[in-house]
Order: sequence, then structure tokens, then C-alpha cells
Amino acid sequence: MEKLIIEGGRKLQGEVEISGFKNAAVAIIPAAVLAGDVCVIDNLPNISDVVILSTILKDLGAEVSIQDTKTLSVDTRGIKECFIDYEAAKDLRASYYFLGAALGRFKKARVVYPGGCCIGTRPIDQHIKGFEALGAKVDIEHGIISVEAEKLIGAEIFLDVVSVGATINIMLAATMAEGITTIENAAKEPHIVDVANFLNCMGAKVRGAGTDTIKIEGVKELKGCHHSVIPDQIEAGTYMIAAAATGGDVVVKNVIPKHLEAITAKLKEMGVSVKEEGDSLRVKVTKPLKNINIKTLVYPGFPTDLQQPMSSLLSIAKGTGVITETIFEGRFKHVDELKRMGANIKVEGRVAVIQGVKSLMGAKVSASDLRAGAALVVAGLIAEGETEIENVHYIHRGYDHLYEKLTALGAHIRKAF
Ligand SMILES: CC(=O)N[C@H]1[C@@H](OP(=O)(O)OP(=O)(O)OC[C@H]2O[C@@H](n3ccc(=O)[nH]c3=O)[C@H](O)[C@@H]2O)O[C@H](CO)[C@@H](O)[C@@H]1O
Ligand SMILES: C=C(OP(=O)(O)O)C(=O)O
Repeated sequence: MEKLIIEGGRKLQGEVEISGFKNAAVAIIPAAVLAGDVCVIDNLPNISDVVILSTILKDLGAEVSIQDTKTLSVDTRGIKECFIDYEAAKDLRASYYFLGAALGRFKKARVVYPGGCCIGTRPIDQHIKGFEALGAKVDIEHGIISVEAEKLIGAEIFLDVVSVGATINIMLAATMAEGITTIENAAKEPHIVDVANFLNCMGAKVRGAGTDTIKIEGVKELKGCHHSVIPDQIEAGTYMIAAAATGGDVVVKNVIPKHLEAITAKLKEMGVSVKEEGDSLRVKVTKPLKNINIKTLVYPGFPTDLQQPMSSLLSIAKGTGVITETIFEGRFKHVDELKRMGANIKVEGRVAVIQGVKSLMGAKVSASDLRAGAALVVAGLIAEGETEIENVHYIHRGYDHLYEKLTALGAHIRKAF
């Protein structure tokens, strides 16, 4: 089992290039099923979720080729039906997008209940409600979700909770439904817009993505297209946090600064200098950092996916900070590991109270999920001495070339087995 060893205490300095967005890529790859044609998807991150989804496409009968780890060419004409079992999909969440895409194209799909990070209960009732509203019958038996419809008919769907996954899945299923589908109380995250742009590039008629009302006018068929995935705001945010935590000076390149406003605002509130330079953000520490309060919210609020890495930074900021996690009830599993490293954090339900300490100490720790892993990497970069992180496979779900990028910024980080 791969482990990650970090010799902490070095300021990160230099430039880091941000890769394509995991959460957009993992929806766009399954969405290619809808085309029944050749799609070229560019700027993909080299992460395990992308590798798994590409393998699933191949196993379903698509012709898949990857160039430079970044560009996927996929011909989905050979796919005739969609069944995805436990072994194929247990390690990621996004397998559920094959439900919406295959329902749209074949009016039928069977996909194992999704996996992904264990950060709360993560129900999929809103996805099911959406599929049913479009006319599909949904059954869940022995851990397999089956969806089937004679035909799909556009409907008005009001989501009970703002869900990224349900918004995207309903968009996928509705692209070839008869008539108009309206999703109200839709999620507004940047990757919703990226997926809508990909669908429109294939010939779909999706309007309003990025607002809380999305309208999809069904079309008879879609065609292949070429699409480039947007930069990963969560990877970018993680490097911004790591730069601040190590007292560094880092230019985070190839980002859309607008997507990073929530994290930029919070870093500035702590006393970090964040300057926009075109499609880069320069993050520099010039004075001691003060603690702050954070509440995770749907976009454009502070993203839950950055809450865990941010808690490592708050652990060494002066004073007391409070994190309120409103999206996932189980997203504080990293806290016990941070405590091993000397952090002073008390968790009660969805609230973590962090009393800043002078520094963290290297220790043996274990990642419980992707962003818990990112939090431990940030903590390891700050800590005095050596930090050994287990369960690194979680981190590889979402961070492209982590070792190379951190090493180029001056970190001492290596693999061990
Ligand atoms: C692959 C992907 O893009 N993952 C992201 C996606 O996950 P995911 O799409 O699973 O997250 P959702 O936006 O759906 O979940 C938001 C909230 O809605 C609840 N909910 C969701 C669906 C549903 O049918 N019923 C329901 O109650 C969830 O339990 C959670 O409390 O958005 C999350 C919130 O920004 C991010 O942390 C994940 O990184
Ligand atoms: C929770 C995450 O991913 P997933 O939904 O794919 O498990 C994440 O990217 O932080």
C-alpha cells in the first residue's frame, strides 16, 4: 500500500498549474454516452476517478483512447446497453451519472448504488424523483439501481435540496426527452455550467445553467463534439490553502478567479495577500494569520470540499475559529488525525471549534476520504518533522500529479510502500 511521507516546515514557493476539474470531468465522461458518436474531451485531470470512468466506458463497449493522460477520445456508438456492477464502480460517486446518460439514450440503465467519499449518508432520492418525474420507473434491488422508461417526457422538477448530482443527472436524462424539462432549485456550481456547455456542444438545448432554474428542451439526437474541461477550483483552493499554511508565496495558474471568490475572501480575512493576475492568483503571506469562522454552503458559498484542508490552516492561525459544515454531516473524520499532529479542535455535531496552536508535529496518520487526505497533506507541509499518510489512494481520486506539483513548489514529499 502506497504511503506518502512529508518532511514539513518548508515554505511553498513558485508556480503551480491547475488541472481540469474532477467534478466536471466525472460527469462529462459518462455524458458522452448520450452522443452515440465520437467525443473528444480535453484538459482531463490524471486522477483515478477518470481512469475508472474511462475503463467503465470501454467495458460498456465504447472505443476509448487517451493521449498525454489529458485528452480522451471516446466513440460511444458501440455501447448498446448500460449495466455497471459493484466491482467497476465501488470506488467513486460519479458512476451514478451513467444512469441519467443511459436513460436519456437507451431509456434504460442498471447501475450499482454509488460509492465515493464516505462523508455522510449521501441519499439519491432527488435523482430518483427527477427520473420518475420524466416518466421512468426506478427500482433498487440488491444494491443495483434500475431505471427504465417507455419514453421520457419533459417535466417541472423542484428539487427539495440543492444537489449537484441530481441537477446534472436530470439534465442528462432530459436532453432527449420529449418537450421541456425545468429544474427549479438547481445547483449553480461551475461544473453544472461546464456539463451544460458539453451537452449543448453535442446539440442539446440546455439554458440557465449557473442559475437556480435550468430549462432543457429535448432534442431527437445528439452528436459528437470536442470539449475542454474547466480548471479544478478545489485543487486550486487546496494549493492556495497550502501556500498560506506554509507562509509561502505561490502563483496558482490556470484558474477562473471568479470560481475561487469564496476561498479568496476567507484567506484575505485571515490576513493572506491574494492578488489576481489574469488567469492566475498569487497567494502570499506577509504577516501572522488570524483565525476566522467558516460555514460551508452551496455555490457561490464556501465549498464543503475545501472545508477539510481549510481546517488544517485554521489549526495554526492565531485565536479561535469555528467551522460549520452544513452539507455533509460526516465530514470531520480528519479531525482526530489532525489532533495526533497537535491540533486543538473540538467537534460537536456539525461544528468544529479550532483553537490555533503555534505549530503542528509530524505523525503517522491515515486519510479517511479524499479531502481528509488533502487536509493531512496541508498539515504535513506545516508540521515539524515527518508525517506519514496512509490510504493515499483516496488522494489520488482528486489530485493530479500531487508529488510533482508539490515538489516543484519546494516541498519534501515522497512515496513509500
Ligand atoms: C462527483 C461530485 O461532483 N461530487 C461533489 C458533489 O457531490 P454530490 O453530487 O453527491 O452532492 P450533492 O450536491 O448531491 O449533495 C448535497 C446535499 O444534498 C443531499 N442530497 C443529495 C442528493 C439527493 O438525492 N438527496 C439529498 O438529500 C446530500 O446528502 C448533501 O447533504 O457535490 C458535493 C457538494 O458540493 C461535493 O462535496 C462533491 O465533491
Ligand atoms: C466528495 C468528493 O467527491 P465524490 O463526490 O466524488 O466522493 C470530493 O471531491 O470532495
